[in-house]
Amino acid sequence: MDIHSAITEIKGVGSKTKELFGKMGVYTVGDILLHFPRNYIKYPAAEEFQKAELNEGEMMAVLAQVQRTPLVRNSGRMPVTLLELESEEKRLQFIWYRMPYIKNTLVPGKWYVFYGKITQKNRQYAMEQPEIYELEKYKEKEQQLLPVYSLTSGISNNLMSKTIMAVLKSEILLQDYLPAKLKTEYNLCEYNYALQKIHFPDEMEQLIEARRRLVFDEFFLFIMGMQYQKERQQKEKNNYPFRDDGFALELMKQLPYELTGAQQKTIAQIHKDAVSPYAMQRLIQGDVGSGKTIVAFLMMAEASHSGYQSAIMAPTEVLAVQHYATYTKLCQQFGLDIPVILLTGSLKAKEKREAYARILEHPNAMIIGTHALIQDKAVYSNLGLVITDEQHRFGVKQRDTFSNKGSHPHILVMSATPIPRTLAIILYGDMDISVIDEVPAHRLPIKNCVVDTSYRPKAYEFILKQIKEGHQAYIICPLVEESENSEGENVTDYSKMLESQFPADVKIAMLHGKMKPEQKNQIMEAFSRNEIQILVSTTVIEVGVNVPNATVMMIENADRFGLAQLHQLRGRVGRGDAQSYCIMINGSRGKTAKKRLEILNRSNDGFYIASEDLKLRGPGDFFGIRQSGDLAFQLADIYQDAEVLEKASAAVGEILAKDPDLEWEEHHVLQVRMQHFMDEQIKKMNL
Ligand SMILES: Nc1ncnc2c1ncn2[C@@H]1O[C@H](COP(=O)(O)OP(=O)(O)OP(=O)(O)O)[C@@H](O)[C@H]1O
Repeated sequence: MDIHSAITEIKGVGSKTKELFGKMGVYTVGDILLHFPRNYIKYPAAEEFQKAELNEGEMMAVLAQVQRTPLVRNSGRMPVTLLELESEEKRLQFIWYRMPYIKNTLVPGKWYVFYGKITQKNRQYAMEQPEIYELEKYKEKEQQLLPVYSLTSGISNNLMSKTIMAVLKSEILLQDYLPAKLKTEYNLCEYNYALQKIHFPDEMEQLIEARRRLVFDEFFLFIMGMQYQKERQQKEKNNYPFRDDGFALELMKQLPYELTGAQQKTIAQIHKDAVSPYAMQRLIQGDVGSGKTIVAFLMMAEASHSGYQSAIMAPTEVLAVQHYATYTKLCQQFGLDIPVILLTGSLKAKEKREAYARILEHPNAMIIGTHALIQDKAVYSNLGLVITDEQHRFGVKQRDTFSNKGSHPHILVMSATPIPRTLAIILYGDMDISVIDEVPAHRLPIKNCVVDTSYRPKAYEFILKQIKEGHQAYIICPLVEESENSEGENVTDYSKMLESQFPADVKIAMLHGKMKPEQKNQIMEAFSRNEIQILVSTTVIEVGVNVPNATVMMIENADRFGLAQLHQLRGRVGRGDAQSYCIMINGSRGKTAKKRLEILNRSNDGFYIASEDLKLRGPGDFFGIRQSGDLAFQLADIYQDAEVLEKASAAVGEILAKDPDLEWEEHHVLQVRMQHFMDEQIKKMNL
């Protein structure tokens, strides 16, 4: 028997059990070894029945002397075995279904330990299907950590444990694929030892040690796989080489402002990718307002200049329309004769047909849209560059669908979610990463304050003053309309209420997700032309909206939003030259809410806020779909095990730096194991 053997080779596993294991994805001996417990229980110390206090719902081990032979009754066709214990003040009944042989197992006069859950049956304490032990045997178990597995109907925890125990006892040794030196350096136990102890630890320390090794392995293999694959993926031929004649540099000179050093560096990196022999796969991380749009525009202009189509997919209609307006204006400013095409879901049928036709017709067009860009009807000609905006809102699969619209086009992913580097490697390890970590120099940092609701009149006064100076304001409420289930301000009532607070010439409008796209766009356009001075909105404006003339962001019920989200909202102001302000209204009296908002109050730095948010909420919430869907680690948790993650990442770096193709003799097993791991990951992603 080895790890590839069918599960039926294990003693006691017949064809019926094999089928049941199959339901859990367990087919081979190796599979069952890697079916790790989901929890552990400790068998409690046995308590003598006379002295024991019985608590409903508790798992107990009751030590008692059996007085008489148990009774077997027939309930319908089912034999039910009953045994009763009695003391002066309590009674306990043991019940076994379909196990009439118990009657002969229990010898009157002997002591036994009965282990199970205390329940109430007919107003009397009972224990159903308790396990039975002789006292000495139970003593061996007492206080031991026992594995609890995920199961399927027909496979008991006991059967699962026994089967795994049988494999571990047969001593098939799995080859440890980590080089010995690395294990010493990172203080990791042996692989076989870890497998033994993750299933059957004698004590807590062993479990921790085993888990640490296996978590390390999960991270290590994942990162190594990503990096290894990346090396190969980059070798995908560049089918759309950009012209290398300094076109973007020329355009840059004509901009009314100078690009920041970080923007220039990023543009240079993208350009270098696009003229290299290989197709680009790059992630651009930039904090809110760091100027990602102009970078995207310049690269799309370069694509057109080189004779290719490019497309950018925005997460919302509002944003797509805004990009379309920006791009059209920029093309005019630069005197570029490039077709700019908008394709969104809300276009009328005729407009859509026209857009499809124009996309086919113009092999150098810039195409801007939403999810509509990846639908079957959108057929491109010569698509050389694909940009997805705000990656965390799209799944990896959509990105793939998009890039399959061309023949290995260059891929750029824009993200405004600043994340720590180790996490970026995990989430985007298959891409190169550029970071725009600088905001335009002349910009004044946003002034923040966290206040309670009594501050509102002052806030309105302040907003009016700003409006008189020619500026505009956003007010964010968490709800669209009054709701029975949820407390908090709503945009509908709030905007009505505001009208009584401001002079009639201050135009107030509302914006929320339940409005028709067309209506939303009209309001956003009016706001960007300063025909509306106060926009009362839900978080629909959170992503990417750019109206540099707005200088006040007031957030009602700020305590109800995540830090990363608040940072995004605040990023809607401070985008121009004027001083901007963020007023966070804390509707909660709780200490935690105050602590969280204080983080934003003292910092405008997205990276800092993101890492604090991560600490408070965990990465599951933070990354949304990407985290929950694609990276199914069995044991590892990227937040809890952040320290191991960092070590694993360092270890991968160390090995690949010396042996990038894993060709060394000592890395052979590792290479095989990693390949296997990646195949499994791909299978999981395609499920
Ligand atoms: N180097 C620069 N100097 C001055 N202004 C700039 C510079 N780069 C961009 N801007 C301006 O800054 C504003 C914000 O830029 P942009 O919309 O590209 O931000 P972003 O990175 O997409 O941010 P967000 O993620 O918040 O949408 C825009 O009005 C843009 O014209």
